[in-house]
Amino acid sequence: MEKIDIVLASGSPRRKDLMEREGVEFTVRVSEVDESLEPDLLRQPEEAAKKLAERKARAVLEEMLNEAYVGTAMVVGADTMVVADGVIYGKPEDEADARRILGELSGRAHQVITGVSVWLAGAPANEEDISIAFRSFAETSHVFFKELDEELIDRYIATGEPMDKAGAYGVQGKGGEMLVERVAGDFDNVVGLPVKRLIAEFGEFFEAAK
Ligand SMILES: Cc1cn([C@H]2C[C@H](O)[C@@H](COP(=O)(O)OP(=O)(O)OP(=O)(O)O)O2)c(=O)[nH]c1=O
Repeated sequence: MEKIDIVLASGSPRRKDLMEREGVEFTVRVSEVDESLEPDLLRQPEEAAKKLAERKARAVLEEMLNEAYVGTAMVVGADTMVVADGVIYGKPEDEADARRILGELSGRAHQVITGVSVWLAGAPANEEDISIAFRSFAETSHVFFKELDEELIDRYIATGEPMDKAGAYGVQGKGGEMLVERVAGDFDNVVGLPVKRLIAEFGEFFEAAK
């Protein structure tokens, strides 16, 4: 197989760390996408997570092809969402929103769903022969929260952790243990990327990137 250029279509430092930890060689490229969801997708979180991951990867691939990229590329997009009783929680809008979300997650179990979308493109020098294929999957983990009182929520918000994270918390970061009782399923998936499954499903491409 030809050498493959792996591109992580994500601005998340956590996803970058997870890929690096597995020894993958890749570059990062981020493109703005519309993260709003059609009403029917709001009721299907796995589909929604896959859809947003697809948008992210596709937007980056399109930019590359517009810049006349030549080669074989694998573009990986991901989107992580927290879901409790069918309600999707994204990133908090502000501290008050973070306080509300953490209050709602207190003492309960929720799902963390990461949609992953992998786009493969073969772009030879003759640009008429570009081939594109993609495949997406969603991985679900379960997170059990402790009972959180207001004082603890305030202390947690003061760590600054919630603002850039789905569900207003980071299981891995400072203070994650203040909130989380246990995780069932893939821990990396909660952090933002089920990297072992990604590599297992696309092993030959990761090999070809070396
Ligand atoms: C639940 C949870 C989420 N997160 C993070 C993972 C993601 O970075 C973020 C969810 O937002 P996403 O929209 O999935 O990703 P992002 O905006 O950070 O990056 P990009 O769109 O460029 O790919 O929340 C944690 O770090 N720890 C956690 O425990």
